[in-house]
Amino acid sequence: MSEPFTPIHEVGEFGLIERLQTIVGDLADPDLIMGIGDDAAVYRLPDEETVHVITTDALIEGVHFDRLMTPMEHLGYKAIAVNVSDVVAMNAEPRYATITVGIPARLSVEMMEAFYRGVRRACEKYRMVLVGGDTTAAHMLCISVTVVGEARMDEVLFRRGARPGDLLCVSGDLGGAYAGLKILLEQRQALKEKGPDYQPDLEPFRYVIQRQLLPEARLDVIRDWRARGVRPRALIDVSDGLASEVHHLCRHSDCGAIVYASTIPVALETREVADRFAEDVDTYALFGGEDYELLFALPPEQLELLDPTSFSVIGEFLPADQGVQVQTPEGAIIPLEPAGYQHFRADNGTENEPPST
Ligand SMILES: Nc1ncnc2c1ncn2[C@@H]1O[C@H](COP(=O)(O)OP(=O)(O)OP(=O)(O)O)[C@@H](O)[C@H]1O
Ligand SMILES: Cc1ncc(C[n+]2csc(CCOP(=O)(O)O)c2C)c(N)n1
Ligand SMILES: [Mg+2]
Repeated sequence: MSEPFTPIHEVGEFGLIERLQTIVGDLADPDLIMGIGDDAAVYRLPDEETVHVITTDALIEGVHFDRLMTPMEHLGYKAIAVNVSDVVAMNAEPRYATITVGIPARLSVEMMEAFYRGVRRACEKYRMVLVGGDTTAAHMLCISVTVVGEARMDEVLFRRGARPGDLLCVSGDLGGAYAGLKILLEQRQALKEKGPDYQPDLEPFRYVIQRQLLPEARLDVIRDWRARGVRPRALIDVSDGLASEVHHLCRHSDCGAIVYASTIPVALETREVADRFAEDVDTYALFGGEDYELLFALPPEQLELLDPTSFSVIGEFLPADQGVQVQTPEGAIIPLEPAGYQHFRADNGTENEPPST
């Protein structure tokens, strides 16, 4: 009998993680509060009042970025920011980072120095320290960052905890990073077709390109909550796309939810890109990913504590039997697919087009 061979696209990223988790998931530790399953793991310190959170996230050439379109300094900044975002998604402050780089031969010392200038800028911005890493040769540029953060035991927030009646809220605006990616891919194609003398005018797309290449972790948002005494009941960051993250919150909280598509905050610049490609901007906002905004469950009585310009109410949590729904701008209520960016696809395509609403 030959060994079973299940292609990874058959189970997908989350299915694979579940299969692997069953092999190691029963390794127990009395100080562990959250293991595999949230934006970061959480463990108790001996003082019993403080917890540490720890998270790791990779950026791989050809999967997370295109070297042609990505300045090295931006890449260094993004590698730190996306990890800080997972720490922030536990309502914790980032403290220390390590970084592993797998470097192909065609990169120079100067390119890696530029990358590290970006790393440094992000560490300064988020007030954290780079304390180590590892360096190896690789066939493609591979970056993996680990960040340790800190929170008070009674302040840490999880994907679980939302209750029916809580408001579904999001910081900032959505769909911009996907719009930026669309423009960058379009310009890469134009460069290929028209040759190296082609001079693209990217000025009108500055905002969306920045959303893609230089995302910020919303540390400012959780600090503002602390200053105002706001305490959401559940929290996640938007890395794979709004729809996918709403499903995570609902599954972990044993809730359903409804998202009102017309209330999802979208920047004018993002709308203009969707128009340029004759595509539906709600699709960008629901399924685009990489916006690194915070999605949270807010008890309605806390609404008045927040600055109304700093977030949007985009839906409501419901009892679990209602499932996860979206009300389209035309008013129809339909199931919201948990679609978002998919790492493993049967067709092995490099483009990851979201479904249409
Ligand atoms: N190969 C793996 N082995 C063990 N745990 C894993 C592995 N891959 C992911 N996980 C864990 O699974 C959970 C979900 O991971 P996922 O990457 O979806 O979350 P995330 O870090 O918030 O997302 P993103 O990578 O988009 O930032 C996390 O707790 C993560 O640590
Ligand atoms: C060249 C190129 N192709 C595709 C994308 C889009 N993309 C890659 S990973 C990801 C989700 C988050 O990943 P993870 O869950 O691993 O953190 C998204 C939306 C990109 N940015 N660049
Ligand atoms: Mg996350």
